[in-house]
Amino acid sequence: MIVTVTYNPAVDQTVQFDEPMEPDHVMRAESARYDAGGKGINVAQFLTAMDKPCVATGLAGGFTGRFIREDMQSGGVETDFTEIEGITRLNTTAIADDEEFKLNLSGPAVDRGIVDDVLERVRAHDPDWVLVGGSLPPGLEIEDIDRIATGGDWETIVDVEGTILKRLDARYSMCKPNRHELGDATDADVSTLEGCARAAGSFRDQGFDRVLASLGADGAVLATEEQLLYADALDVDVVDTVGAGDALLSGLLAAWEAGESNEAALRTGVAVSSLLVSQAGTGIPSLASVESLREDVTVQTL
Ligand SMILES: Nc1ncnc2c1ncn2[C@@H]1O[C@H](COP(=O)(O)OP(=O)(O)O)[C@@H](O)[C@H]1O
Ligand SMILES: O=P(O)(O)OC[C@H]1O[C@](O)(COP(=O)(O)O)[C@@H](O)[C@@H]1O
Repeated sequence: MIVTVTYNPAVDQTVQFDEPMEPDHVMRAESARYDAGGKGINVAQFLTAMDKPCVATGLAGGFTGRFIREDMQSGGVETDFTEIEGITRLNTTAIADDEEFKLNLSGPAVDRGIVDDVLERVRAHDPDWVLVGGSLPPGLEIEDIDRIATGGDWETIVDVEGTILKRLDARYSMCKPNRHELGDATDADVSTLEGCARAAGSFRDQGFDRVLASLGADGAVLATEEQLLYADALDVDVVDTVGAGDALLSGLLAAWEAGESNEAALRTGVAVSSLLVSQAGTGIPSLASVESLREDVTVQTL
């Protein structure tokens, strides 16, 4: 069973405009959509949609925190959040004339003592896997990620920005940097696929059993002790890419949970992320076509 930890969740607001973004001009949109978001929260929602047992933990507060709890519970996702005094952030994605603008807040300040409560909740669910994902709200430190990884007898996956990844001390089962984060974490040249694959492979030595590097429209690389695999992205009509990395990771974890190979897991991850980028926002895409879509994904050994 997987428990996710999101220290800094968000309500994801997605707004689409029919014109380019312009300064000093009132931009008007017909509607907006609101999704419970944040890396661990997205993964918990996608895994639940794929019938994989999962609980979302982390910090939530205020009216946005209430929205996240209610939205997830109405979608059948098990939650066990620690209540905070501040108001959970609202992150906005504006899509204007095919350009994507991501406006993320730092989040409400929290006291580090609250991590004890999060850890207790994680332990209570006796997970096999724990995913710690997303940014840290003001008040928390990098050690608060390591505390989760060393807090019990489980395997930990981490999805945080590159500058944080390279400062973690604990041992992790996997990390999931995107291209930019992989560059920040390794200081390597990630401008080519070969450079990314090399960087992902060698970053394993920094305390990660596996590295799943997502490369946007260029696909994804999975580096394990035995294999270096590359999967092409699928050619789909992209609406926005927010949540794409979370969808990739969820598909991969769901396939591993089902006992599938690394190749099959990478295929499933790419299929789920392709469905996610084809819709607006970070809501759960219709997953009925994952099975057929994953047959279209090419995986090669590098
Ligand atoms: N423009 C795109 N076209 C097709 N697939 C995409 C595109 N952007 C992302 N994806 C899919 O989503 C996955 C994760 O995307 P990426 O942008 O690297 O993650 P993150 O959201 O963490 O930055 C990719 O590996 C790919 O399968
Ligand atoms: O915690 P951060 O790094 O600000 O990211 C939070 C945002 O990332 C998301 O989890 C999406 O992440 P990905 O695009 O990396 O999959 C959004 O739901 C959320 O608003």
